[in-house]
Amino acid sequence: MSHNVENRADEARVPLLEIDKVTLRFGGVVALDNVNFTLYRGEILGLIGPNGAGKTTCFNAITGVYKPTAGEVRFDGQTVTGRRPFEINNLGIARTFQNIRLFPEMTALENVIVGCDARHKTSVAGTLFRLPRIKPKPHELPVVDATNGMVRSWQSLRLACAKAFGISRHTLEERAGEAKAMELLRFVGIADRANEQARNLPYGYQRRLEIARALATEPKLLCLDEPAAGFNPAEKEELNQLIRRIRDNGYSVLLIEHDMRLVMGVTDRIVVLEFGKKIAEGSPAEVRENPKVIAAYLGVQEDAA
Ligand SMILES: Nc1ncnc2c1ncn2[C@@H]1O[C@H](COP(=O)(O)OP(=O)(O)OP(=O)(O)O)[C@@H](O)[C@H]1O
Repeated sequence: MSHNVENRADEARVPLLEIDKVTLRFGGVVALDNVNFTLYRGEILGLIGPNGAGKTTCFNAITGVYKPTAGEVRFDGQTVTGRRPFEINNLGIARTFQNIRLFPEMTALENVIVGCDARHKTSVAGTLFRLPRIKPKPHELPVVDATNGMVRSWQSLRLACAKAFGISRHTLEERAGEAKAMELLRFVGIADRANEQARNLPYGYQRRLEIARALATEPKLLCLDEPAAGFNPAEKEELNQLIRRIRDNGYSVLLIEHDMRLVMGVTDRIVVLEFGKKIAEGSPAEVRENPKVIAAYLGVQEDAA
């Protein structure tokens, strides 16, 4: 029994993201100053600090938006410093933004399908010519379910063609992408408005849609930048549950969030930045009691911190 517990503790300590002596300067501003921390696989790690502490800059250094002036970012054992954002996304890091960035004219489902498309393997030529064709598995065959005679005949013809000539890999990927996107909308709790344009969705739905789209790229690490901004207490509680479910489904999470109640309630560990420097790291209870952290937030209301 104790052996198992030890094993689990060891597993929990496999590094996934390593921020190694990272410094990032903007002219005279040192946004990150020799910052070190590690996120372990399966962990929900909070990144907090007063306004301007360097949290978003840290996300940008991790996701390839900015290249650190010095130091290294490693992900899953590989150096990612200097790689471009899409390469880093391909390695398994996805993010959401402080200011929601959806495709407003597309439906919720289409926004997530875009994320799924990033994982498609078909080449442009393959897409245009619908080649190569693959013998479909029984569950991939077109359904014949119409009662209208004309439509039923058309469905039967499609089924016969799929059986005789196969289905293009592109079509199969499209269908799988749509099914996966729908599943993700269900997972974040907004499937009831899958076919509405993103810009018409309520704010809370848009925030959750961003999370679904990020998950569609099949990341190992999900970076959430202030996901609870503008949420009421009930929505924050739902978000807390969602972040836990995301972790329970095998993802690791890096969370920037100003709402202390949410951060303290959902994270396993917290890293605290102030003026670009790491001033504390530990469990929520440790961080809450840390005099440096208390001083950093002194005089600043929790919600506005
Ligand atoms: N592109 C940039 N050019 C110049 N300075 C920048 C740039 N981006 C960030 N900074 C500066 O770097 C510092 C850290 O900013 P950053 O946005 O990372 O802080 P933050 O902790 O995310 O703050 P907030 O909680 O307000 O979002 C600030 O002094 C900011 O003005």
